[in-house]
Amino acid sequence: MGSYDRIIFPLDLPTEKEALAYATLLSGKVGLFKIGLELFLECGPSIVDKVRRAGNADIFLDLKLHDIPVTVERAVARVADLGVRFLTVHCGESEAMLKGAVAGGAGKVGILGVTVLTSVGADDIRKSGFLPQYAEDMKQLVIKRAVMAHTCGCAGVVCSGHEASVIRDAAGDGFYAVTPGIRPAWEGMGADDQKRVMTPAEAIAGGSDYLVIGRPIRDAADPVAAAAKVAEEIDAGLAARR
Ligand SMILES: O=C(O)c1cc(=O)[nH]c(=O)n1[C@@H]1O[C@H](COP(=O)(O)O)[C@@H](O)[C@H]1O
Repeated sequence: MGSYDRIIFPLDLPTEKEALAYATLLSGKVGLFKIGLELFLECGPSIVDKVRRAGNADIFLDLKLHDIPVTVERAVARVADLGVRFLTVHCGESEAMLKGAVAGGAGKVGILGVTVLTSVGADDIRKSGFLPQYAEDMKQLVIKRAVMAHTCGCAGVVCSGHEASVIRDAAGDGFYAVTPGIRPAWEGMGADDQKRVMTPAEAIAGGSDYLVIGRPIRDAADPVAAAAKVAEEIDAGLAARR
């Protein structure tokens, strides 16, 4: 897999026109395009094929499902024939839900379990009823959820760069660690609403397989040049792994 292939660009945009313009611009410069709720709700499922054609790349559908097992299974079955490479489901509390998602996908879509959002920090965990040990060491919570996802047959998980190496140790190669919350040191944008952040080189060196990078590319003066710089950092991160 080349360094560009590891970049997932989220089309966090409000209209089909803008999304297809970015997909065309970044075609060949990133590995996958992510379609999230904003674009999916605006355009409907037909946007998947339009982005795939404009960007000439695989699609990651980020719907972050979380419901009772049968409801998730039936929803994923509606996605299975869209031809997307990955779909997100929250790991949540239930193995049965994750198993339902995998069953609904019928081997046609890789289910990624979202462990703990990169916008969540120790304070959020403390306030939301988890045992204090999970606020002190969020890795423990992320690992539990990653192991659940692995056991249930998910293709991988979404996690921050801080947890990728422990997930790699626990689940081994072939189970994807997909990492958002990426902020290159050179872009000078700050973390925005992200709390568990890393640079592209750090995340890849730590074992992330794919990086989800939105605003640092989307809002750059030259998005193509920003993607190229990220790819250079990915190469540096891969070299540091060896
Ligand atoms: O599932 C995701 O893609 C996701 C999970 C997560 O824990 N954190 C996270 O930021 N994301 C997504 O990754 C993208 C990050 O965008 P930027 O912060 O602009 O790079 C957004 O599309 C988020 O919805």
